[in-house]
Amino acid sequence: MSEVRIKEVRAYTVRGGGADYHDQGEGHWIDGQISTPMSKYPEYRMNRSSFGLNVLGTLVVEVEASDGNVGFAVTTAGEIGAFIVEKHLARFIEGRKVTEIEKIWDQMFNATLFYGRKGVVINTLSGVDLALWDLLGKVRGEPVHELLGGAVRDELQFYATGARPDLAKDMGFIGGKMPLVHGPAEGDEGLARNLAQLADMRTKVGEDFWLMYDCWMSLDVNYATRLAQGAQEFGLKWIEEALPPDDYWGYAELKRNVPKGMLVNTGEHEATRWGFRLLMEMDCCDVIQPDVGWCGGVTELIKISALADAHNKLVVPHGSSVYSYHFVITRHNSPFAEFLMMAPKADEVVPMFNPLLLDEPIPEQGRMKVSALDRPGFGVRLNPECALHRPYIH
Ligand SMILES: C[C@H](O)[C@H](O)CC(=O)C(=O)O
Ligand SMILES: [Mg+2]
Repeated sequence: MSEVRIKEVRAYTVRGGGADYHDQGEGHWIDGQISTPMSKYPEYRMNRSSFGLNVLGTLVVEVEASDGNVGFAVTTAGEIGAFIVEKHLARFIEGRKVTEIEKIWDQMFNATLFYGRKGVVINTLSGVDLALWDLLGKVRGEPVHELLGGAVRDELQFYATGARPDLAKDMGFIGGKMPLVHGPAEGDEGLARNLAQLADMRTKVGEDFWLMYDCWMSLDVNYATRLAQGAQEFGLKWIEEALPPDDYWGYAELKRNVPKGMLVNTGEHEATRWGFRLLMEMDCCDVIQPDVGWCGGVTELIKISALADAHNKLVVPHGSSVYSYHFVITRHNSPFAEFLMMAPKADEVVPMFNPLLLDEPIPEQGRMKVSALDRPGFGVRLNPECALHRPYIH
C-alpha cells in the first residue's frame, strides 16, 4: 500500500450548484434578499448574484493513483482554483505516496504563502486535501471517518439552514437557521422587520425548536448587539457571522454584549489554524464554524478542532456535505451538523451538493446513521450528467 503513488492530478470546473451552492437558478431562496456587506448599496441589495456571489463556480479535483484508484473532491474555487492546481500545486502531488498528505499540505501552503493564506487559494488547497483523503480511503477500502479515528456516535443530528425553519421542524431537524434579510443601511425599520420575522417564525415553530440568524458578515457591533438584545425575547439560539471576518475585536466585544445564554458563532469565512487561533485567543465566539472545503481541508480541520477543544469551543462545520459528515461523526466537540436546504423553496430535503454528486447521503428525520457513510473514501461519485470542463492542463 505504501508503494501506491499519485500518478496524476486533474482540475475541472462545473457550473450550477455543486460545491458553489450559491450558484443556483433564479427564484432560489439563497439568492433572495439577504443582508450582506454589499447591502449598503441599494443596487446590490435585492439578491447576491447581483454582486457576483456565484462568480467562482465549483472546482473538482481528481487524483489518480498508480493502482487505478481515483480520489476526488469538490469545493468553491472554479477556474482560478483549476489554474492553481494545474500550474502550481501539481508538482507537490504527482509522484508522491498516497499517504503523504501532511507533507503535501505543508508544501502547498508554504509555496502559496506569497499569494495565498486565505480565500480562494486555501479553498483550492482544501479541495486537493479532500481529494487526497478520498483517494487514501479508496486505496485502503475504508471510509474517511475510519481513517480519522472512527465514529464517536451512531448517528449525526442536523439543524437546517434555509428560509423555512417551520418546514424544517416538520422534517425532523433540531433547529432552523434563517438568513437575516435587512442590514444596518435599512435603519431601525429594517431592524424591526428582522425582529418581526423572528417573532413570526417563533410563533410558527413553538418554544422548543432552535432558531438562529445568519448575518453573513453584514452587521456592525452596535447593530448586532441591538439585534441580539431584541431577539432574546424570541429565543434566538445563536447569532452567526454578524461581523466581517477580520473584525476580531468587534467579535470579542459582541460576545461580551449579547444576552446571557445566546451563542455567538462564526468562522465560516476563516481559514487555517492561525485564523482560528485568533478567534479563540481573542474569545470572539462560542462556536466555530470552519468549512472543511475552505479552511484548509480535513488535514487542517483536525488541528483547528483540537485547538477549539482546548479552548472549550464547539466545532460545527459550515455546510460541505459529506466532507463535514465524515469529520463531525468522529469528534466529541462537534455534537451536531449543518444541513443546507438546497431545494429552491426550502420545502424538501435534497442533497446539499445537488446535482453534482451521486450517492450523496441526506438526513432522514433530521438524522443520518453512520452506516450511510460506510463506503470507501467520502463515499460519493461524480454525476456523469454534470459537464466538467478542464480549462488548464499541466
Ligand atoms: C444562508 C447564508 O446566507 C449562506 O448562504 C449560507 C451560510 O452562511 C450558512 O449555511 O451558514
Ligand atoms: Mg453562515
